[in-house]
Amino acid sequence: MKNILVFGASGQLGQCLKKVASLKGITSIFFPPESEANILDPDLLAKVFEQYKPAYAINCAAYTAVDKAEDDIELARKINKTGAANLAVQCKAYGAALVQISTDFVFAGNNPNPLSEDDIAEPISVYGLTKLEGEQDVAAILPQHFIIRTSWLYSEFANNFVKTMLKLGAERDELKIIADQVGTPTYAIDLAGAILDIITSGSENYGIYHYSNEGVTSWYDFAKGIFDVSGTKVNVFPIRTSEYPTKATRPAYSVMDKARIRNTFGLQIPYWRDSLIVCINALQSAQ
Ligand SMILES: NC(=O)C1=CN([C@@H]2O[C@H](COP(=O)(O)OP(=O)(O)OC[C@H]3O[C@@H](n4cnc5c(N)ncnc54)[C@H](OP(=O)(O)O)[C@@H]3O)[C@@H](O)[C@H]2O)C=CC1
Ligand SMILES: Cc1cn([C@H]2C[C@H](O)[C@@H](COP(=O)(O)OP(=O)(O)O[C@H]3O[C@@H](C)C(=O)[C@@H](O)[C@H]3O)O2)c(=O)[nH]c1=O
Repeated sequence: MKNILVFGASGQLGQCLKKVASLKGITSIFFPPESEANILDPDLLAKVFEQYKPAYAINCAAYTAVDKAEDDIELARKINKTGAANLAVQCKAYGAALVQISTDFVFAGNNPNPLSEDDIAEPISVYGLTKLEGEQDVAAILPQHFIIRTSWLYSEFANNFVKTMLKLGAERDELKIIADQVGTPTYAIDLAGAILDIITSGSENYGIYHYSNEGVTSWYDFAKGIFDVSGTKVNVFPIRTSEYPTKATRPAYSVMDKARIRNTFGLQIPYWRDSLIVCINALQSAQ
């Protein structure tokens, strides 16, 4: 098996890749820390590519603080665009393919139809814009790319909506959650499995792909699901986006059509609530 190099290894998806690679018995995968693999430092990147000579790089490194990015456009753009471009340049030099992770937030979300890879991306936030710029740079530099857009990632690792809800649910009697933003949660363990399956298949079907869990929900229904499955007693009230002001605007509808990734790689994608149960079991058995 050829070497795989993961960037952003200490983040949520990076940690999921580590767990899933170990479960699948993949040993030729490496997770250098940011001090040895900062995607903003081309010299450091050249060193780490020279050391591992990977056939694949997976870019999980990103600026993911959606509201903060509105006031921090320079750093968000550096990490999400320039960092991705730096990796593409190294991949080109070493003949490696790049798996670049992107987001449903590249879409405006004003059309209530499942989004295909060919739909026009018109981001409405700095985070979404800089992620789209990263996609475009990667595609322009390196034909051997898998750009995988995903949405609403959660897992037992790092910070995410599920962990926030479990924390708030334990602290408060009632919560108000937006019910008019619709999308699909993605268990980052499932995404990690899909990425590794694509790589180990040796497929050269490069391009843009959409991956989330199956089904459709709102943040409100997702929160209700989290409390149901975890047995948390808390009153949850649905609210409109206008009742929960945030610095960044989020897409109202960002359900993605996953036919391309399913058909190209023969993936079986779990339903979002089934994966939520797996994640909550993992969180509860770790307590
Ligand atoms: N989280 C979500 O809901 C979604 C995420 N995505 C995308 O999925 C991918 C993975 O996200 P996720 O794992 O959740 O994000 P995290 O924020 O958990 O992880 C991102 C990691 O990147 C690291 N990082 C930041 N800057 C650099 C750098 N210059 N060099 C190397 N590493 C760096 C961060 O380190 P530090 O913490 O030290 O800054 C962090 O560990 C990202 O591309 C994201 O845009 C897509 C849809 C939904
Ligand atoms: C905590 C909280 C959030 N919300 C809403 C705000 C927001 O619309 C929604 C989710 O909030 P969060 O801030 O957790 O999630 P957010 O950071 O917007 O999540 C996004 O992250 C980036 C990185 C992505 O790429 C996206 O796919 C998406 O996962 O829930 C409430 O309505 N009530 C609450 O008490």
